[in-house]
Amino acid sequence: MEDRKVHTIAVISVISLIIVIIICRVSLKLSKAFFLICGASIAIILAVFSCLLIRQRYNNRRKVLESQLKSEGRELRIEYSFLRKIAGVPTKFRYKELEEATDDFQAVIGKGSSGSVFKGILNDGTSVAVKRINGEERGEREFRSEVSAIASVQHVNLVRLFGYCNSPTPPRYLVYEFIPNGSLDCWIFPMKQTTTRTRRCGCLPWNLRYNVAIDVAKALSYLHHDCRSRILHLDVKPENILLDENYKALVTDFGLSKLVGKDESQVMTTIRGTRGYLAPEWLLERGISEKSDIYSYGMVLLEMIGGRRNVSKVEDPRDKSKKKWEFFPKIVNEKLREGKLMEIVDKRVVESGNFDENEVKRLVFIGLWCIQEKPRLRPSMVEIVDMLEGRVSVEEPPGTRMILVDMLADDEDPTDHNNLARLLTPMSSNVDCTSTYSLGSTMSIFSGR
Ligand SMILES: Nc1ncnc2c1ncn2[C@@H]1O[C@H](COP(=O)(O)OP(=O)(O)OP(=O)(O)O)[C@@H](O)[C@H]1O
Repeated sequence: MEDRKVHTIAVISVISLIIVIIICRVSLKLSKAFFLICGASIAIILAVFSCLLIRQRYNNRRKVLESQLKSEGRELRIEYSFLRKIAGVPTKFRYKELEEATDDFQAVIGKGSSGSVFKGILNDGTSVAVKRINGEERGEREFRSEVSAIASVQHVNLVRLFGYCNSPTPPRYLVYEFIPNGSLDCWIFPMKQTTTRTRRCGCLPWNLRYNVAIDVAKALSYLHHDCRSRILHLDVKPENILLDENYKALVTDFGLSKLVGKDESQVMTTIRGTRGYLAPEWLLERGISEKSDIYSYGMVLLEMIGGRRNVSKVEDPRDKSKKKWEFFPKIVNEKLREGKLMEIVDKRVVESGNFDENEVKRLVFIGLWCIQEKPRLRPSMVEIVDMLEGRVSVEEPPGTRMILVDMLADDEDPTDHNNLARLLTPMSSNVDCTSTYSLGSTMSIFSGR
């Protein structure tokens, strides 16, 4: 385009020069003035030519530089995103990017107590799960430091956190890798007839349940023992264990996790987490440690074996109009003592016939060791991995009082806060605990599911 312009101007200039020379030749003959006009015209045309040539060169050069910069910029961006992926540095996403990735937050894949989770696809085609956190709980700086600490832990059985989107006011967003088979609860608990199926689910066969137990134990063992600072997850439950396309388990949701110095044996923190998985020492405000995660893990093991929730409300056989709490670990304990352990295995697994009685027994033993009321009796995650993989034998666990049963024995409505306070107070005296409960701090035990 530019070339053609220069060409046209040159042609026009030469033609005008010829016309001027002809006119001058006719009117001025070969006088001095004729030669002067000819000279001036040639000089003007040469000047115009030179200007055009210089401009054209300058434009061409600029274009080359621009395209070079563009491709270098693109390469740098690709390089940067590649480096970020290997280094595990969390990306700060713009809200607009997340809005586009999730198609304006259309596809909800799950809901938790702190917000909803949406499926999305990033510009480079990566599938992500975007968690929208509504609460005011954490300040911006705390949120950032937590995100960077979590993003730096890497293990094959931990869900990767790609990044976050932060603003001074909620909601804030966490961007995780998308795990296609959803959470474990959908694969071990039978779905209610009334529940609309928006997520993939089914009955997980025994061998995969056993593998899940190993995967989760390895993830927690890494967090407890192999990170720079010890990380307590503090919300281990089936909803926070995701299954990939090969049913490999990945632990997620570090929203409640706590970083603990290697030399700290116990930490005090406000009660968070989910009913049914909280260790007694947490409920009793005696300080928590990695053994609190082990308690929750044991609870998950028992739920995987039984295919049912540990804490559930069932019809009272004495009065069918009433409902009463049932604590599955207590039933497991009784069946073990009666020598009828296979009766507690998920009926669907039993019907399939594909399960190993020795593995069931081992898993039950480990589960019951994990939920011992005294934290020091619970095994460490390293020991659990060894037991699961058969390197260490597991002894029969001692009976445990299961003080949680005391809490659940009453026919209480867990959403009734007055009843809740009453429910907790006698338990404190039961277990000879001097600490008192503040209703505010115990509320979250009963939030969640
Ligand atoms: N990375 C992910 N890939 C696929 N599905 C996910 C992912 N993260 C979460 N989900 C789905 O979203 C659901 C809700 O997750 P979320 O972490 O918000 O809540 P929760 O763990 O169930 O509850 P809470 O936050 O109260 O502990 C999960 O149970 C799971 O089914």
